[in-house]
Amino acid sequence: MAVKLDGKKLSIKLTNDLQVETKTLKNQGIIPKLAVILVGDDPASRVYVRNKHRMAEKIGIESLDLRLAKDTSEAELLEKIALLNNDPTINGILVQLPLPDQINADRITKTISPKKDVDGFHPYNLGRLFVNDPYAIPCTPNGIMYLLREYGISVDRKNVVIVGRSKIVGRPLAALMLNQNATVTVAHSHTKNLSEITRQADILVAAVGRVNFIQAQDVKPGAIVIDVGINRNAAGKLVGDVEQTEVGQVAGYLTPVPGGVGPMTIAMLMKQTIEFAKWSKQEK
Ligand SMILES: Nc1nc(=O)c2c([nH]1)NC[C@@H]1CN(c3ccc(C(=O)N[C@@H](CCC(=O)O)C(=O)O)cc3)C=[N+]21
Repeated sequence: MAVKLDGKKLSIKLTNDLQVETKTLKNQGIIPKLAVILVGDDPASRVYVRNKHRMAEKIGIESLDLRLAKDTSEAELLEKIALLNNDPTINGILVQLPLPDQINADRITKTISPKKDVDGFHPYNLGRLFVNDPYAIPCTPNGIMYLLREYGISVDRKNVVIVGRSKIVGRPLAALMLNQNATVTVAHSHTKNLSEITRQADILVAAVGRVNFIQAQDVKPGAIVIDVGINRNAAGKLVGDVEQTEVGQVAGYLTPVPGGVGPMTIAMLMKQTIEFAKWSKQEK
């Protein structure tokens, strides 16, 4: 049976540490503040945004809850972001994805100041990560690295296979792994003989968004398997990209869904907001 990589448990520990840190900062007159913008009323997004506000409150981060109608124009959203960029009390800005069709997400991402880009999605921040001089790091990849480190798993000299090449998970995770001396393969929908490749992985990361995409025959015995998927199955249950039951028999370590990568993502978001608050003071 695979050892569970318990993101839920680790995120609680981290959250407690962050809570202590915000108390110290408060004594120095620093109160970290995060602005979260939700456009529209997608039910899943509302749940995620609510969780972010709850976690912020628990830690002692102020959060600004900005809700915009689903027919908001791109110009209106850009204007909102400009105001937040120029507001010195705001340390972090997050625009919840996905956005409605009339809004170009790349243009929004590029408008958020890189110094307030808590998601780490701005091309400036992705570029700095790519050249191994990171500023803000995308939360999901950062959470995965944190989880591995905390379980004493080094990626140095490991064969890492990442399935998925998204801007927010696959690509930045590949950079983080490479920066720590892993040998990285990024596989995707055009990859030939995918199962042959995934079976070479010492560390296998599934970030494709498809239920049961990785099965036991795709996994080397003893491998470390990271399930980044957040899908609903036919019964409406939250499931990842990995067929957990059988893979759990083959793998050495496995992240559950829920309770694996998801809670680490939120914890990293909070950590980044606090760092931004500290950095903004240091520059003054
Ligand atoms: N600008 C932006 N930044 C994001 O970071 C971002 C986003 N947009 N859009 C949507 C995705 C998704 N995402 C999740 C974060 C935590 C959980 C999480 O905590 N999941 C829990 C379970 C939650 C549940 O039960 O639904 C878990 O896996 O245990 C899930 C999904 C952040 N995203």
